[in-house]
Amino acid sequence: NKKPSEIDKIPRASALSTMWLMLRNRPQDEIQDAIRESAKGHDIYLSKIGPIASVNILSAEYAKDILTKSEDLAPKLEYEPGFVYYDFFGRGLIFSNGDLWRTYRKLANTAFNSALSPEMVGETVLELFSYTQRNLDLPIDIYETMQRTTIEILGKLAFGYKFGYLKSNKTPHIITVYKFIMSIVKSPYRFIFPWINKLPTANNKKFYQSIEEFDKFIFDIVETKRSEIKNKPISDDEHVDLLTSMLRLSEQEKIHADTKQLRDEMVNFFVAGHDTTSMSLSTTFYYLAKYPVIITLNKEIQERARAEVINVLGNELTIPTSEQLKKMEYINAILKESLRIYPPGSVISLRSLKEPIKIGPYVVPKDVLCLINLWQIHYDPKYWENPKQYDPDRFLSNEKRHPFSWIPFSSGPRNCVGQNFALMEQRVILSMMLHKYSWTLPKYTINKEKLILESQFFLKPVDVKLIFTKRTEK
Ligand code: HEM
Repeated sequence: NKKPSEIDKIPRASALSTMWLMLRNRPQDEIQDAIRESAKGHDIYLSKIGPIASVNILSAEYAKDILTKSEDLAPKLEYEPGFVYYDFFGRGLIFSNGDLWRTYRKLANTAFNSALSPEMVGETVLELFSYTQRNLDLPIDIYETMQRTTIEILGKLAFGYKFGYLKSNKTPHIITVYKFIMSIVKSPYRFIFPWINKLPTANNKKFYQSIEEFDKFIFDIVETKRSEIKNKPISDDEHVDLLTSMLRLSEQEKIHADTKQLRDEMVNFFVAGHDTTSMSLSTTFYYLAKYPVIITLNKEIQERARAEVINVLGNELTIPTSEQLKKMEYINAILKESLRIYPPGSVISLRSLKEPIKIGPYVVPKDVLCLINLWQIHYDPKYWENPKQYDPDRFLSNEKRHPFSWIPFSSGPRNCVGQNFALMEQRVILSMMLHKYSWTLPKYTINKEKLILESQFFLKPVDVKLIFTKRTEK
């Protein structure tokens, strides 16, 4: 109750309309419009959602003030057992702090450097071709399709495991288990009313049983890898999965990497790595379908992108090399624009300040929670002309912008550890699909004007169907 005086200077905003829209499952853009309105022109405000009061940051300048602070000054809010985030993510990279975070972040940074290459992603795209071929000329759910693809890639990247998710239209049992867990973890109700998790309901029982089953699946993989690496010599140019790298590195550096901690890291990679990439790829496929060839306002995006790919790869489709990917400037601009218009994690996790921090003219006192809203930064007309328009060309101009005006991967010491991999992965998938197929929106679609999104802060599109056809050579 005893509030330090600095906090009284920070503008206040009611979160009631935001909460009301979230509970009514309204689309995320409506929720974000309500946030902007309740902020009444301020780029910082104090509000309360459920049990959590926080200072909300809506501008690049203020985001920089927090994100560039050392990880110990503005650490992540750590959730306790009984909160779904802790119960599934544990103390993996996303929510850990201090020495534990530093140790595993260092291992992960090095592991990503030797992680699997465009070749592995390309091989999965060949499986995606077979999947697309089976569903050719039919409306397919692009988010579902990208989930299949990115989960398959994540399995190989994180722990060298093939789910076979693109091999048929069925869902492997362990993925059904995982999806059920995530439906609970991502529910806004669980965040706003965390006591729900403690109720003896059938859903809660199924949730904890499912975690146990998923854990067993990962524990088995960790133990198998442990024994595998003992017998395998290391070669320098080898691309290996993250788990193998982390096990080897921890041995070299005499770090005791226990199985539970490695399980937490694998779950964190898995969760952080595929919903995000599925979302940004879905955005890209959607906009390329929306703007296929119409030559108005420079919007012939799909044809222009395809021409660039064919120019770089030639007429025979091969898996692009890193060198070839670097030459695809327009593809890169498209992917950046998709990440701007729909940043998959539209707000990033709460920071709990260990010292007072100056944010613009305000001093945010110690122990206050801060939340950075990437969506608002990405839509701010201060940095982006006509922000609601999808326009990849804005990334090809030399226009100077605030360095924190585009931060879909966050920034500073707690930025996304998978950023380079995610960008490479999307370039490979998009370029190979452009080479092989064309795609359009079906005649009747709820997404005609814009992508309809679910209400959750981790963006997810609703029922976005596209029709793929084999590309005809010109
Ligand atoms: C388009 C794809 C991706 C986007 C937009 C994205 C975005 C982000 C963002 C915004 C953060 C900061 C979260 C926060 O502070 O709350 C983050 C952190 C993280 N991301 Fe990603 N990510 C993507 C892909 C990946 C991939 C492919 C992986 C791993 C395979 C990954 C693993 C992680 C991890 C482990 C963290 C926590 C890092 C730390 O705190 O040290 N991400 N990501």
